[in-house]
Amino acid sequence: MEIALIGNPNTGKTSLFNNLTGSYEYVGNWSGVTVEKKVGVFKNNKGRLIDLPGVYSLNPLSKDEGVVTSFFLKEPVDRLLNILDASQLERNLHLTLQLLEYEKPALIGLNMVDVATKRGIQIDTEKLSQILGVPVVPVVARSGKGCDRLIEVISTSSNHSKVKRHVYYGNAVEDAINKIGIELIGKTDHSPRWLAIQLFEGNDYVKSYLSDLVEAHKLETLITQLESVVINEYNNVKSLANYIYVKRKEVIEKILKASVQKMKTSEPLSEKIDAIVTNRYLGMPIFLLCMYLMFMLTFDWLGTPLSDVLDGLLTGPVTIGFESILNAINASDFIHALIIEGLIAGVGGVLVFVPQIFILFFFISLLEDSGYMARVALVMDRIMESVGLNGKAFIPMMIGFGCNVPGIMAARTIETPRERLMTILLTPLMSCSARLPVYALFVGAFFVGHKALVVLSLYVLGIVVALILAKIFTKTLLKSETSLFVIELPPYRLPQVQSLWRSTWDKGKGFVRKAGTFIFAGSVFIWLLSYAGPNGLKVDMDDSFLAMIGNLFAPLLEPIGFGTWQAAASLITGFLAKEAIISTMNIIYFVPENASLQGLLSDYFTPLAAYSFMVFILLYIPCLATAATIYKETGSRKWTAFSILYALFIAYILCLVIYQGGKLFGLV
Ligand SMILES: Nc1nc2c(ncn2[C@@H]2O[C@H](COP(=O)(O)OP(=O)(O)OP(=O)(O)O)[C@@H](O)[C@H]2O)c(=O)[nH]1
Ligand SMILES: [Mg+2]
Repeated sequence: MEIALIGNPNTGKTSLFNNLTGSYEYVGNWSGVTVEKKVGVFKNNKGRLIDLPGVYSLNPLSKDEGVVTSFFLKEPVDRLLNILDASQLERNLHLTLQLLEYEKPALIGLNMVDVATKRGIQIDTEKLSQILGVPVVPVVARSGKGCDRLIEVISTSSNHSKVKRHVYYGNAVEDAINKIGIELIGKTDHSPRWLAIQLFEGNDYVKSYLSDLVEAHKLETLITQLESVVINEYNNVKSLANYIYVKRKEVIEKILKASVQKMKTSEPLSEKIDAIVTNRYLGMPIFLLCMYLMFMLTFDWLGTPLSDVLDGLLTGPVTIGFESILNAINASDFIHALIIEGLIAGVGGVLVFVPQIFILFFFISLLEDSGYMARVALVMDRIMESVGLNGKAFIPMMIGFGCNVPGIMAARTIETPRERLMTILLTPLMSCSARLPVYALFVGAFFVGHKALVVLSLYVLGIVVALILAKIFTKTLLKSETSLFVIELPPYRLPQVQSLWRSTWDKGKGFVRKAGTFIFAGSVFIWLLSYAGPNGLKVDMDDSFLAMIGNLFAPLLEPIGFGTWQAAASLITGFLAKEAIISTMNIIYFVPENASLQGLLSDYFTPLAAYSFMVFILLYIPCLATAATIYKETGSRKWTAFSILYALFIAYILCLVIYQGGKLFGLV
């Protein structure tokens, strides 16, 4: 048994999917969280459940919506599970009617009944089920309420559809549907009625599907004639697609009248909050203040003290413990150095930042789940528009603060290819969590009194550079008009502790896992390079292979403030993963016991050079995983190479300005 979850964006499909399959896919309170198909197995092992991106209709506008239409056309599925947001039935039912026209067995999960009840909306599910001719099960996907019943209905209801026509589109359209039906006899497994109606709505995917089965000009003539008939007949109808929409709307109104009772209407608190946080003048300062608080918590109040505790454990008991084990088993010098100076320094040096990373992820999850993120997109819209993008492009960028990879994936929800490409190219400039350890180390060493402010300045710099580049790209490489900005403002939702923790953990575990695998292997390799040189093993580090490689690039970095082989070598490993920068530095600047890396850094960097170094790390190159994602999403080697090269160029120029300019102004 295979069941597909379909519904409008942000109606809780993925929440339900997670609940029914026990998986943990990305959930968030805005439209367009899920951007690709995900398959899971029901907890009772009775079949597979497929999660899809949310769509308002089967006529796709953007790439993630296209996933759903292709799915409908290409992949046979036994049954559809249509998820409706009970508090937004009127809008949700447009899709439901299209799904019922698809004439596959379907059932409805009426989600968010908790929200609906709170807003005084009462739905007679029996009645609704009776009218629509399919089972309707009320659920609360977030808490799992009603899920058992849903499973029960899924396994007991029949796998055969009872075709029930809900919308009668009028004689002219119905005739045309029949004509197409005759053409399609024996040629397709899909419902001809569904194909015809989708075609009339202007669905390009269906059009190209049909073009293999029916002569294109026949369809064209049919549509043109039909369109003129309906426009002539109804004077408030603008197009055939619009006519179909209107007809569905009439039916929906009837359905609602028979099955829904509404007590209250508006939701004043949400509007009051919006009036403040999206205010023309206050919106931006509020957003910056939120970020500032986040960094205060990460670097001053909570994160750093916790990291210090971890660091103490690592350089103290953990190292001592390993030392005594190594001594007890009479380990060779090589093994001893590999474990203490390579692995503990390299992997431990990254793990120390776990508390800070988790605090950051907690904040990002809060941003995502509360509904504030969509508001920030709205606040940014005015600026984004002036550089040829729109506010929606800011959502992938904000997700990029956690990790650039999902950020770039999130750009699939952007409708126009040009803006999507631009967002993909610019998202790597957002400071991801892997860059955070570098900041933590350097602000701790050089900017003790202003840690949060300095880090905030880096994040803002990333955004500003992205905006300036967007403007430049719009004027040169990617010319065209900005598209219309349409964004859903989701209702504010008080995030649940449990789901917040799960999404924080889900993001954070990647960091921990990477430390245990990639950074582990990397640390061994880097350490070997630092341990061996042309003259054999156990060389002075300045004569190691690592120093040789670093020295190749060091002169280039001299003008921007950090022309040492150590900095160069760290930057090279940073292309593999940004966390590797920290582990490399820990290995290179290995300091036994009491002395700290932070203290040592001041021998190699001035504060100005340190700032320049952080800016370089912020901008210089997308990491390997990000570059691979850019390639996957753009399908173009040229743009992938471009994304790497332009970033290097911009980083260098900007650091040159910062370092040389700073020196001119007498900064050190
Ligand atoms: N109050 C309430 N909130 C819910 C319920 N189900 C989901 N949510 C919240 O609704 C938001 C959207 O949930 P998702 O599961 O990501 O929705 P989706 O339909 O997969 O969204 P897209 O992937 O964007 O189409 C999240 O903030 C959930 O925590 C529910 O039954 N009640
Ligand atoms: Mg989803």
